[in-house]
Amino acid sequence: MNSPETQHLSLTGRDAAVLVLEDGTRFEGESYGATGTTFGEAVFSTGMTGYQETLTDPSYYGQVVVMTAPHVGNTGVNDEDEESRRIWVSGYVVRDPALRPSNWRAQRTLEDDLREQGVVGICGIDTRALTRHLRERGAMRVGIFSGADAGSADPVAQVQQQPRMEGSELASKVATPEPYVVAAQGEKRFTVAAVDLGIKAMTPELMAQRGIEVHVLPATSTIDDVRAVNPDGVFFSNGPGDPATAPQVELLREVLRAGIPYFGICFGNQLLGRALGFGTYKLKYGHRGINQPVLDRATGKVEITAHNHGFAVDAPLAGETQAPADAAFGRVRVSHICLNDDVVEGLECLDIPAFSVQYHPEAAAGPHDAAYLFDRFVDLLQQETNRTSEAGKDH
Ligand SMILES: NC(=O)CC[C@H](N)C(=O)O
Repeated sequence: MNSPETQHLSLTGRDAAVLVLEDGTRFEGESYGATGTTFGEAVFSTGMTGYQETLTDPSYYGQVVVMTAPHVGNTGVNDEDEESRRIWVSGYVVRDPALRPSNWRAQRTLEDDLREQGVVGICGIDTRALTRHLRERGAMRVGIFSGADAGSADPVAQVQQQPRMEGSELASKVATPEPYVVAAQGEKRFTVAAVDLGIKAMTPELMAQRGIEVHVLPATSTIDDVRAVNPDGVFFSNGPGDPATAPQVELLREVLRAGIPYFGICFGNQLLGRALGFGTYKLKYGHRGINQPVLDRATGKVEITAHNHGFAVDAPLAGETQAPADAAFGRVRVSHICLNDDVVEGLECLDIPAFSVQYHPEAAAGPHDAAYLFDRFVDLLQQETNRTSEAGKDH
């Protein structure tokens, strides 16, 4: 129940809620989803559709997602569009929640899921003003306090006590504790060890559709665990947190030294960058949405792509570079860049079979312009298989 100080006049009968940023900025609104207190890094997503895929993407762990689309929840939620077994965002911020979903696939309302899973949100605030603030000042820590907590003492200090995204190791908190296998569809052509750093269901699905048997392995896997599945290739997934904290970089170096073909998405791109010896850095406010233009520098084609990243690889854009970490890794080039800000969106090794992208070819809510990258991975696996069987014949 609301205490008299937090009494909030609401036409919708919702409890009061307040959103407080670490710089002291406050937005007063109404409770959405679960009621209580939550903290995280405030980030904004510009996707007009695909909220269910966003909410269930483990890469959003530790983040409070502000939707720039003003009206959210219109199509409800269903059992098919989940990217993982639960909602991972720490908090959810929307301008105007749909009062009633209307879609033939809807099984529940979005708010029911948020409530059931204890996700604290806020609605009825000016999300455009909040987004502009984050764009000017950068992503920052935030708290949402609702219901009885709306009058919480010293909320700014509480927000400032929370850990920052920079320096946070979060992949181990979302990855599967046990390995599992996603069977190839149709004839099995290849086996891939996919290291789960926060994998989305659509990734093994798109590999399985191409005849790949996917062994999804925990984030703590060693090179022996990887070798145990006798893979034709290794994949590192997307995932939350700061890539500078990821211990899996060492595992990746061993994979690269062994010459096993590698494909990485998002976190998996940042870890390839780090394994090769480049740095990663935090973007001011990141890329999150489903309409980001990316240039494939080899073909000159522009793809409209889905993004969700707050960090990026710091690699030279011009020409080819010798991998700084190890001469054995050979030459690398930046294969893709974001046309909005020239951020590195893909890496390609020229002397070892490895490549990765910072964006999401598996994007379940679309667009699907980048799905060809899964075919490129299959081609790499095939080339490597041909090469080793040719080499075998020489002996
Ligand atoms: N989707 C991802 O894999 C995100 C990678 C990393 N956590 C980032 O924010 O940049």
